[in-house]
Amino acid sequence: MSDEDVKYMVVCDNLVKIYKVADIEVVALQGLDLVVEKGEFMAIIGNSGSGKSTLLNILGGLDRPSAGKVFVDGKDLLKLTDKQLVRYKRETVGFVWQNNARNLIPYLTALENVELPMLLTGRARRERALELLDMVGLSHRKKYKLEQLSGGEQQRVAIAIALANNPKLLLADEPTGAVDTKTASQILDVFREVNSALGVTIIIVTHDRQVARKVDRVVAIRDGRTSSEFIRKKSYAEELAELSNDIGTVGRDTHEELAVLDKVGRLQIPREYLEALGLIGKNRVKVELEGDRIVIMKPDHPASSGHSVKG
Ligand SMILES: Nc1ncnc2c1ncn2[C@@H]1O[C@H](COP(=O)(O)OP(=O)(O)OP(=O)(O)O)[C@@H](O)[C@H]1O
Repeated sequence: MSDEDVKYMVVCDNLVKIYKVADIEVVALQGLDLVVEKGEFMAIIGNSGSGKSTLLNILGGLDRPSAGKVFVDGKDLLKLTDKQLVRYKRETVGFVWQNNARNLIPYLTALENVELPMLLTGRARRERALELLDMVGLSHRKKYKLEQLSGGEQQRVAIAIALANNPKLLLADEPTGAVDTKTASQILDVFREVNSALGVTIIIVTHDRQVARKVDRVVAIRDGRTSSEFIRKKSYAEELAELSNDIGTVGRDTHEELAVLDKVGRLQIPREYLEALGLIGKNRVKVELEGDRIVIMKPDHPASSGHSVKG
């Protein structure tokens, strides 16, 4: 274990997950690298099938990787025994799912649902459960059951439940997938609030690029690898001063897009750029160093004046 593995909340290095179905192998993650700082509030985006849920399941200890390295809060997930993994799931991570039937037990009240995970660890329950419901703005709904709560309220309760055991890492799978834009915005505000109040690291997985504006960093996954990152240019507080309540889309105005360069110097060039230069389907490009730029051109380009990537 290196210092880096302990310093960060998440370190994935060349992570590979292969599913075997009958005789066919599906490579869901193919050498994914990811580092998440402690206390970060970030999102992972990618199209359907890009490997988002696979990554989330591995980080949550629900699935084991096939190869590579994955550390969460200094724990080497490949080395945990089944018993240690059960403890890891109970104490280190919390989950918020898109499907609320997976988050909440229908015949219990909101308060009882939040108390339930604490039963297992035997901690003082009532007071903390009330505190958490208050934090997500739902004290007034503590006696309501699942069917009496709106979709947005159910998600808030789900956040409180996920926080019940004081996890270091909160994982959310499409938490705004089933609600309208305004409710989605409010749910993301709750995540931000718990991130700053409790310092819990939050990773939201989504295919919704609209989520991006509310988080500080977005990592895009393509074909089981990280492809690019969007990093907030201004602080969220500065932006709030300028923004309406609309969550908008991730854009060049709020986030800077960076392509990911892996350890051996490989770069994933955004598909739009490849399309613009007619490079889709080509397996070679011309690469030249031009002052402080690396210029990428069609193989048959006559001059060194193609589209460029800052070096
Ligand atoms: N249990 C499994 N058995 C076989 N193949 C699987 C399994 N789970 C995922 N896959 C495959 O792995 C790849 C990545 O799937 P994954 O669910 O991680 O993608 P995703 O980005 O979360 O997609 P979505 O947004 O649609 O949920 C897909 O090709 C998928 O078919």
